[in-house]
Amino acid sequence: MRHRIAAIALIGVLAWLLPYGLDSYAIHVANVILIFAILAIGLGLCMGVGGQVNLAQVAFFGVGAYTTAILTTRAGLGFWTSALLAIAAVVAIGLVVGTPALRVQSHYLGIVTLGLALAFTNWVTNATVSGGAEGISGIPAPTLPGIDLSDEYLYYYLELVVFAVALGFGLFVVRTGLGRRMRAMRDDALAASALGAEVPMLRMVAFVLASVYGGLGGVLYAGLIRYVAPESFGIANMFLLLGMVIIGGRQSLIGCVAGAVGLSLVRETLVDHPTIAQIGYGAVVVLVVVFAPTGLAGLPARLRDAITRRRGRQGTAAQLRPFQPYAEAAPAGGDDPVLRVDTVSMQFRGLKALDAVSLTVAAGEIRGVVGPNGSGKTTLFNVISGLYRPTRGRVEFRGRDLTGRAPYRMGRAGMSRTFQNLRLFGDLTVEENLLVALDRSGTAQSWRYLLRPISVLRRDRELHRQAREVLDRYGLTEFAGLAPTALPYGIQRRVEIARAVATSPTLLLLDEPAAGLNGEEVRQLSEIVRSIRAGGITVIIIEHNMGLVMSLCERVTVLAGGRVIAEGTPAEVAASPAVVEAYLGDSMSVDDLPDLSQEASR
Ligand SMILES: Nc1ncnc2c1ncn2[C@@H]1O[C@H](COP(=O)(O)OP(=O)(O)OP(=O)(O)O)[C@@H](O)[C@H]1O
Repeated sequence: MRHRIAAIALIGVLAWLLPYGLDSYAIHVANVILIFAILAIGLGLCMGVGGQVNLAQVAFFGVGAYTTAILTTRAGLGFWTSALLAIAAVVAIGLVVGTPALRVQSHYLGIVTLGLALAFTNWVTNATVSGGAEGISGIPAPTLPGIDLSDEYLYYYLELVVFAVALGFGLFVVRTGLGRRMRAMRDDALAASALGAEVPMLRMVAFVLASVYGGLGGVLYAGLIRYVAPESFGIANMFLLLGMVIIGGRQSLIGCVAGAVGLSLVRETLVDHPTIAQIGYGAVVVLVVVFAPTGLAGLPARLRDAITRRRGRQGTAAQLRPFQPYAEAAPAGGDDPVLRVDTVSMQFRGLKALDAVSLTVAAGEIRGVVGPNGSGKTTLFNVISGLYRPTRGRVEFRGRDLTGRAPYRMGRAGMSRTFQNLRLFGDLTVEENLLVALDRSGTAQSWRYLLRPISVLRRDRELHRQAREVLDRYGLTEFAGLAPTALPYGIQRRVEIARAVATSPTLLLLDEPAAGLNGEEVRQLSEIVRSIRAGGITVIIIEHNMGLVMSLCERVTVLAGGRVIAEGTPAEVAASPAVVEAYLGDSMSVDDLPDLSQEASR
């Protein structure tokens, strides 16, 4: 920490002293670089941190610059008033550009945002108010009492302060709850949503952040150059900006800044050879995407990961500790059923995956859901947790009809789940995976980042304390700082359960939690699930491991061909002719049958 503060102080002093060593042309270049660095941070937040492809950053830049130009020259407003209105305008545009992200993602989103950026350049080239192709000149220099900001040396200090605040704020977002949820969304939107992260809102936040940084860059640009024209906000600059972020490292804001500085300097060097420069940027971007997808800033982390993985293969020093049981608590939800699934059907084109399935789960129960492969068990979980809207029927959770609500709403209502094929956030550490689950603050509370940063920091410290408790309880403390994907499968399964329980749910859905576990791990799993229930959480568990189901569950629901064919105690279900027949029809599971009756009679 002390080293870090010393390094930041040193960089600050060097940046402050920089103008003393620069001639008037070089200081102009430095001023332009700072603007590009601010734009790159915004793009990094949206694309790198939030995973939202945004090819409209240059349009945000343009809206900021043009609004300032129009308001100062045409409406006669002061520079700072115009600047504030420009930021407001660009946030409004950010919300518009972000709206398609609610429906489309990845390259489709790229095409839509690029289309909107092109529409912007088209408009400014043709509109009278924006001065057409000639643009707008005569923008007044901003004024500050006693400081002549038309002097580029002094303007540098204005930009430096704005840049430092912008970078500091960006890092603050990335390293606390909001940024963690954005990174989780980038990694796996579905898993983030199941943990209660409001994905649609987070996508909008990503675009609003990008637009604010774009707007700031635009305002500073208008004040620096005092002339705006369409070509500054065109496609060539968008790709330059994209190159900066990709080469520097889109997931690291410092990387984005380094990319902006590096590529701007290269551009200056190659200013007389624009064609070579364009081909060069393209080639470098392709090379980086192929060989170092996390950019230059990501290289140290990749190296560290590779070493950890290697050590993991040879056996890391980190050890799994025993699980510490929860204190007993009355089941949340009272006497009423926690979950009521009422005649739910789910049709996929010609296939009826669920056919009028009904089940009621009482508070404090551990319910087993079994059935041959393809009988609809996971589909049932997907319907209950809001991933699918059922074709027919109702899902009532704690007395409220929540049929077809978005997964994050289910998550926030008190439902949590694990996935058959593990969906841990691979780019987050084990501790960060837990922190995403522990953080129940709504995205609508993001204004706190601006107005109450100290309370955000305090809350984050409290979340870290809770995360350490969860790590300790699940015996995972020594894995806290590791990437979950580097861990043995059994430990990953335990992390996923710890993460699901960290949301403090009323109902926990476990989808084949014993898959891939060895005998001892299954025994530990059984102990953990029992303790979770004793701690007051109702559990529904899908399992193929009949031993586990029979020993753990009070009641079992059996599905076959999307229908409930039996329900009752393990002994009743095992004795049901319909169940025997269903399992005989499933060649994979015939061997389970002797097991089934033996386990049930224990
Ligand atoms: N999104 C989807 N689109 C089309 N068909 C689907 C979809 N999801 C599931 N299905 C189909 O629905 C049926 C039930 O699948 P589901 O995954 O729910 O079964 P399961 O009982 O969980 O099986 P397993 O034990 O193998 O995990 C299968 O035939 C499957 O192919």
